[in-house]
Amino acid sequence: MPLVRKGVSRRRTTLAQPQQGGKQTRRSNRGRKRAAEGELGRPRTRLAAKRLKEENKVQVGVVAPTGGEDREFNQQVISISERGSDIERKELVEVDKGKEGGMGDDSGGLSANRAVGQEEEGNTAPFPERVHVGGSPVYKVERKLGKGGFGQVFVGRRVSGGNERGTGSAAMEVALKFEHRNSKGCNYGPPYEWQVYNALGGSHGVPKVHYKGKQGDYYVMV
Ligand SMILES: Nc1ncnc2c1ncn2[C@@H]1O[C@H](COP(=O)(O)OP(=O)(O)OP(=O)(O)O)[C@@H](O)[C@H]1O
Repeated sequence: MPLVRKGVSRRRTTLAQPQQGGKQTRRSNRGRKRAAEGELGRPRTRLAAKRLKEENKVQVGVVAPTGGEDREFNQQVISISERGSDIERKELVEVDKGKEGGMGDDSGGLSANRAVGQEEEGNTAPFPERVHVGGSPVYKVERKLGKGGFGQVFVGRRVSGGNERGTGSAAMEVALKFEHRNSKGCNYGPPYEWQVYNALGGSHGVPKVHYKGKQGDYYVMV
């Protein structure tokens, strides 16, 4: 009899062991998962994500946008509250519409990020279709390359003479910079930039000015 009991007891032990082992493995897996979540700083399961969301202390949300579409800046109220405390503050922030939307135009130049109002004020004069300044060849004014704080730059294509291999002042394609005579850069006559290009033009990274002069309402650099 005692032997039989021993046997039964031994068998029970043998059957119970894998079950217990299985549970332990599952528990330790869960533990490992939690540890990994902590290390990586991001939830690995939906439940963990939910738990993390509940545990989040600070919530930031846009409450209501104000301000018209045609304004230079959009105002937004940002609500910042702390869970577990009564602290809640609302901050009025101004979002620069230009920065929000990326480039101010499709020029690709960084100066195009500037607000349009900063550009040559009061300038409504149309750009000439052809340019001929300071003894230059005649150039046809083509697509716009970009705009800066004072002027706008277009591609100029030589109308007559020259060939595709021409470089420098003989180039078939040039950049034409127009600056309106009423521009704030022309308060005292031709743009001050002209003097700068005279001194630095052609150095590494600085365009060389081949011709310059006034045509109609514009100071033009080729
Ligand atoms: N020689 C050039 N070749 C090609 N693109 C040009 C040339 N010069 C100017 N551009 C383009 O036109 C844009 C306006 O040039 P612009 O010289 O008017 O202004 P800026 O130098 O960018 O700024 P700022 O108004 O402060 O001088 C430039 O950002 C660039 O995209």
